[in-house]
Amino acid sequence: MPNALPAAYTITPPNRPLTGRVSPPGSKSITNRALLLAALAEGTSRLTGALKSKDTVLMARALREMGVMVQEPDATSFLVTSTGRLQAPEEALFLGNAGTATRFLTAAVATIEGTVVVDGDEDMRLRPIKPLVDALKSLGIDAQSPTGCPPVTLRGTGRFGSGRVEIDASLSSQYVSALLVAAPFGDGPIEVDLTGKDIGARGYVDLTLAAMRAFGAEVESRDDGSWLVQPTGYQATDFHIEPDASAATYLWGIEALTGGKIDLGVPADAFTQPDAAAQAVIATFPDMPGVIDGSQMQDAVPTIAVVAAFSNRPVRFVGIANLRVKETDRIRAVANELNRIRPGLAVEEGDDLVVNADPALAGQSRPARIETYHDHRIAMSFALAGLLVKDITILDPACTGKTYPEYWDMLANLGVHLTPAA
Ligand SMILES: O=C(O)C1=C[C@@H](OP(=O)(O)O)[C@@H](O)[C@H](O)C1
Ligand SMILES: C=C(OP(=O)(O)O)C(=O)O
Repeated sequence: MPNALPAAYTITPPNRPLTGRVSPPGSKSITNRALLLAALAEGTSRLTGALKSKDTVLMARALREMGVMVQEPDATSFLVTSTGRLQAPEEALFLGNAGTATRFLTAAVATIEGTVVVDGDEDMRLRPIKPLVDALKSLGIDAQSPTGCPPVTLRGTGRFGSGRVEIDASLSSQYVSALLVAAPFGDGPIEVDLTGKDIGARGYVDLTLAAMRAFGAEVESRDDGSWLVQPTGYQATDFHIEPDASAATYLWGIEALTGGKIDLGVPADAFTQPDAAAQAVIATFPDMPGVIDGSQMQDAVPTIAVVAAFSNRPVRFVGIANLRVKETDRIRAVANELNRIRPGLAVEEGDDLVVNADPALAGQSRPARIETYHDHRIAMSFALAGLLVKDITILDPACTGKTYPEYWDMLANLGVHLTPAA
């Protein structure tokens, strides 16, 4: 992990195509699935290609607090040894603003006999979890979240229930993934059904199914919104984690905006994560489509929106309502910060975001101190604007540590000059 970062970085546009080789870090989504699945499997699992960042460190720490041995033989591996059951931790689990860790553990700790409190930081305490808590209750589990957001208190009997459970996943697909991961601990088969067909990025549920099967689960997709999970528990295994597709979006953005070429060591079509779909969209720059549906590549929307600010025509982002319940309200944050660069550059229309592209911005000086709202993706995507516009300052650059601690080193290694600022 890098040393302490300054309060802000001012970016000097490189005025040339950026080229080089950059290996994105391991996938956050897959690392946090694999860590938990390994903790729920009896024996030792070796996870390679893993991400070591704030979100995965928080997951690993929580698992250790529940009696799992998590060793770190090198910078990208975890060795996880478990009895296959989690033990009640002595204190509340603190999961920062890691949505994956918070949602996945809320269901997983329901398999413990004893009381567990799942909590996060002030931002996580604003992110809804009620649909998941309601689903757990319907399985007979004593789960309480007075605010509908963390903290959640679970008083488990060691049994996870069985039968059919309905879940409303319109705010987050993570609720479905959380139920599916815990379901092999059912007293019998568990059927997870969506209450509507509405779900954010379905591709994340597919990631969950693939990881569960790798750890020996038997899970069948029945139609668009129904899954049947057998009560098999999990088996330890060795598991390789692919690079992070959301991290890759910044590299694709750098290529598009500077006309450069970055070798990621992996082609876009080799990723199994939903955000890989952003590559084809970013590659249309500077003639981007007038309407972009962000519903199946949500974490890539801030990246694409910043790229779109330099495109030849306005771009409307649709299908992004649940960006309002991410690390921050990303629709508002992206609009605010684009408007800080040039008033009128973006507008919120209901839950759509319209980016009024202005290719003439490239090369201008537009002194702007970009607020990042504790949100790694706002910091990383607005750094791209600083590659073309002079005098862009990104506040709290350390917030990229949530998923990409080496982000600023990566930019510096590509030759981008970053000046520490107050
Ligand atoms: O399952 C996952 O790994 C994730 C699902 C998505 O969240 P939602 O399902 O809450 O939209 C995504 O935004 C998040 O970064 C990771
Ligand atoms: C939404 C995100 O994270 P999470 O929900 O896992 O906190 C993200 O990484 O963009």
